Amino acid sequence: MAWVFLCPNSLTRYLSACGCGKKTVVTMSKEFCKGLLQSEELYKYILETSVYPRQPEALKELRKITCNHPEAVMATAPDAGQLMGMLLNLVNAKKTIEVGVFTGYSLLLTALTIPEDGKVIAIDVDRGSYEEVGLPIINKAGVEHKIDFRESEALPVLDELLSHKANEGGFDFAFVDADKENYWNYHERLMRLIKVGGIVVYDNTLWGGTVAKPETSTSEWRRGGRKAILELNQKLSADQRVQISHAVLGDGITICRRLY
Ligand SMILES: C[S@@+](CC[C@H](N)C(=O)[O-])C[C@H]1O[C@@H](n2cnc3c(N)ncnc32)[C@H](O)[C@@H]1O
Repeated sequence: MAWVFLCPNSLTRYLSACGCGKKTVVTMSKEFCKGLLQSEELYKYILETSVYPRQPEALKELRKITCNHPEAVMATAPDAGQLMGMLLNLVNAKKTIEVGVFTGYSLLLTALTIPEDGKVIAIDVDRGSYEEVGLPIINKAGVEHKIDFRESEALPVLDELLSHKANEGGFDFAFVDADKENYWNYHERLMRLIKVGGIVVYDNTLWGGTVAKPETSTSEWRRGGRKAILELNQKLSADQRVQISHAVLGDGITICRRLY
């Protein structure tokens, strides 16, 4: 989940539909209007100078339609998506995993980036937004054949994949953008599914900047996610299996490269 500058309609409302199942409408604080940067203008500058001009048409269309969705703010931020595309290319990703699809911004980006015979296993507990919003655009872009969508809780799907020995180290890349409380559980499984040298990216690892603020100054509805992200960040920092980079893009992403 990340605030996306493109959606002025969503400016005054922020939905905590971050994957926990609760959908609480709250007033969005100013910090979300500019990502995590110093100013709104600076974020706008980055998007308009470096991101939008290079964004594929299909992604632009999906972003535009997603803006009308009441939970539009959940879509992966375009600047974070741009880096994700580069990482996919850098590891020549062919087989990938996506945890948390929503309307499919990061999924479409992945499907557009991997080769014709590539495959992304995309997992979401609810296929509604994907089917209604994302799928028609994905079909139009001609990349649906690369997507293996699984409507399910993510943990059982990852465990099922791990029940086949051939899947161990069988994936090049994973993107995790779902229920924060399970990120570490996903990490433990992905450390077996992703090959050595492969990459796992976690979204929302700065959690609206609340990770560096006292709990008391964090809105109640964000506290559970904050706690989970704080724990995750500590564990990733100590995890010798991965090289990490904590990047200030979107709502914060942590890039992990499996070392052994
Ligand atoms: C922040 S959105 C994903 C946004 C997406 N990456 C994009 O670019 O549009 C989180 C998604 O995770 C899904 N989700 C939440 N908990 C989940 C779980 N335990 N297993 C699988 N999917 C889950 C939600 O249904 C929601 O669609």
